[in-house]
Amino acid sequence: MKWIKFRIKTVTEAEDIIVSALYDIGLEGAQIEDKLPLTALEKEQMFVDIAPEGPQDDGIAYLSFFVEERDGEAMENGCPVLILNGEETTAEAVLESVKRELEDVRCFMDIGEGTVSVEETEDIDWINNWKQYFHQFTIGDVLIIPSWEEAGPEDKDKMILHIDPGTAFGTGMHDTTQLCIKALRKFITPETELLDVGTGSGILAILSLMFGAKKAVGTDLDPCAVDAVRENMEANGIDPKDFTMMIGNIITEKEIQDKVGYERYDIVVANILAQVLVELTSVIVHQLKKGGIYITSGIIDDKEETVISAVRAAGLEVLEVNHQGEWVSIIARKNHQAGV
Ligand SMILES: C[S@@+](CC[C@H](N)C(=O)[O-])C[C@H]1O[C@@H](n2cnc3c(N)ncnc32)[C@H](O)[C@@H]1O
Repeated sequence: MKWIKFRIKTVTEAEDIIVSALYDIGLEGAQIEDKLPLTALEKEQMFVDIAPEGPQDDGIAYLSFFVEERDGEAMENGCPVLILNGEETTAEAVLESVKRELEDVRCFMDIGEGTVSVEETEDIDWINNWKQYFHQFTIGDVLIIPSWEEAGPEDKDKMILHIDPGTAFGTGMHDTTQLCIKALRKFITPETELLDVGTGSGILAILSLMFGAKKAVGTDLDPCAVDAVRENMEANGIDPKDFTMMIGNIITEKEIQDKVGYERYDIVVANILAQVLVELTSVIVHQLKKGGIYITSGIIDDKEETVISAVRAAGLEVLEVNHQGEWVSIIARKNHQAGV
């Protein structure tokens, strides 16, 4: 399969508006190249504690969009025929539309050069290429299978989780997710009501329901998590009544805290970076029932003591500290006499 790459040279301030304008003509999934440093939110979502120093920002941005070519022999006047949104078009037609959109945007903001280059890319499936790195694997007695693979007859007795990583974090391959899965397997009972803070793909909440939990609530900052969770719930036959999803920041938004509810959860699991866990712990302690279990992960090893201190300061008792690779998971309990 071949692809035509449309690459626009612009300025960083115009990135979002151009991506949105081109979305309207069917160009989705921009590849963005710029020298802007990562924001705190991006670091959280990309799960990096310390980002490497990049080059100085020069304000220039390149936005690339890939459109699939129809079979090689389907040429029109020597030009490749493209498939955009399921319909045939040509590179010239797409280029004209892109230029028109850029000129519209230029009317009300600086878009820099706003030039577009068009090139045929290698014979690579840019949209699906990453899938070659994700294959089925097991964690304990759970077999995790991406949506484009099937279980073999030898797996028929295993618990199987079908997962499409899509745009949200959480394939199960990361050490931090695996630490959580092992802890959930140990603590979940048929009575468990679970809160999954930073649910991402929904993997932890979905697995918890498969392990026998009664109900799950997931929260995330990232709106992409909504579609990812819905698709993964469907793929695993999870009843929507059992898993409620909320978008928002439970640390700072009282409305989310109220919706999630107080002293309601037997288990709260949070696989988020250490600095977020430190802030989260004093909040989440109110959502936990007395006797409830708090499972944290996402802690890089040199932040272990920082999170343990935050957990103890919130009045929780540390039960276990587990390690995998350079990552740490701390499991704690809210004791029955806890005053929080
Ligand atoms: C490392 S991912 C974990 C995904 C999945 N739970 C897993 O274990 O694989 C962390 C997730 O936490 C979300 N997140 C970060 N800060 C948050 C906050 N304050 N409230 C809710 N979600 C948050 C991010 O958007 C991201 O989806």
